[in-house]
Amino acid sequence: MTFDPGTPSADVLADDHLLSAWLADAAGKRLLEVREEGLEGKALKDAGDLAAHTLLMDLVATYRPEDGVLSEEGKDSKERLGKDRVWIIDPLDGTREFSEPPRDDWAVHVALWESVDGGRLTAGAVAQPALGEVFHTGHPPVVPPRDPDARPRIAVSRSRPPAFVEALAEELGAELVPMGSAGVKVISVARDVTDAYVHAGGQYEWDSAAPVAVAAAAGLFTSRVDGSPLRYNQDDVYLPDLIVCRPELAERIVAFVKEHGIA
Ligand SMILES: Nc1ncnc2c1ncn2[C@@H]1O[C@H](COP(=O)(O)O)[C@@H](OP(=O)(O)O)[C@H]1O
Ligand SMILES: [Mg+2]
Repeated sequence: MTFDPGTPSADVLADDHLLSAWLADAAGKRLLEVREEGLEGKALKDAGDLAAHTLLMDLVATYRPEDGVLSEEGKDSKERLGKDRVWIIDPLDGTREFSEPPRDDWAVHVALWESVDGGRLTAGAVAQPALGEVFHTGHPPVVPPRDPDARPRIAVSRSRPPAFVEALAEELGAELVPMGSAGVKVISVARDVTDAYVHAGGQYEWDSAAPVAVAAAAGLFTSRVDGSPLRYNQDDVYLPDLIVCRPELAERIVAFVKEHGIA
C-alpha cells in the first residue's frame, strides 16, 4: 500500500513553517516505505527520488497552487523567477546513503524562498526520516553552549571530502566527522554533533536551502566560503560552496579560506 499523507490541519495550512515540516515529514514517511520494497542500489535510489518528488509536487500543487517550485528532480521552469514565493526542494538528499540501509544520514529538504528584502529564505524543514526527526524553522533547534576549549568538529562528505577542509581542520585543531547528505551535515551543527560544515566544489540550491533556513533560525552562522551571503532562487541554481558553523568559529574559517583558497 502507498503511504497516504492525509490532510494538513488548519493550523499547519495557515503557517509556512509548519507546512514545510509537514511536507518534509510526509515525503520522509513515503521514503521509509520505499526502502522496504526490496529494491537495491540504483533501483532503490531512483525509486526514492521519484516517489518523494512526485508526492511533494502533488502536495505543493494542492496546498500552495500559486507558488513556484524548484526541485532537484523536476525540470526547472524559469517561471519561478517571476514569483514572490518559491518552494526549493530536495526530495531526497544523501541518495547514496538512502540506498545503504540501515544508514540514517539522508534527508528531505523543503524550503520557502520569498521575494521580501530582496529575496530570502523565510521557512524550511529538514526531515531525517530514519531518526524520526523533522527540524524546522517553526520550532528551531536550540543549540547547546559548548566548551570554548573543546576540539572543534567539522562535518564533511563521506564520499568526496574537499581537500582544503583537511587543511582547515589542521589549522583549527579540529577533527573531521564524515557523513552523507548536505542537510544531515548542516543539522549536525544545530544538534551539537559537529561545530561546522564547510563545503566547496559543487552543490545546488536545493542541497542547502532548507538546511540553511533551519540553521539560520537556530542562530548559526551561514554564508558562502568567501563570507558573502548565500542567495537562492537565482537564474543559475549552482551554489557550489557554503559554511554553516557556530558563530564563534566563523571569523577563523572565512579568514582561512581568504588566505589559502579552496584549491
Ligand atoms: N561536487 C559536487 N557537485 C555537485 N553536487 C554535490 C557535490 N558534492 C556534494 N554534492 C551534493 O550534495 C549532497 C550531499 O553530498 P555529500 O553527502 O557527498 O556531502 C548530495 O545531494 P543528493 O544526494 O541530493 O544528490 C550531492 O549530490
Ligand atoms: Mg541533495
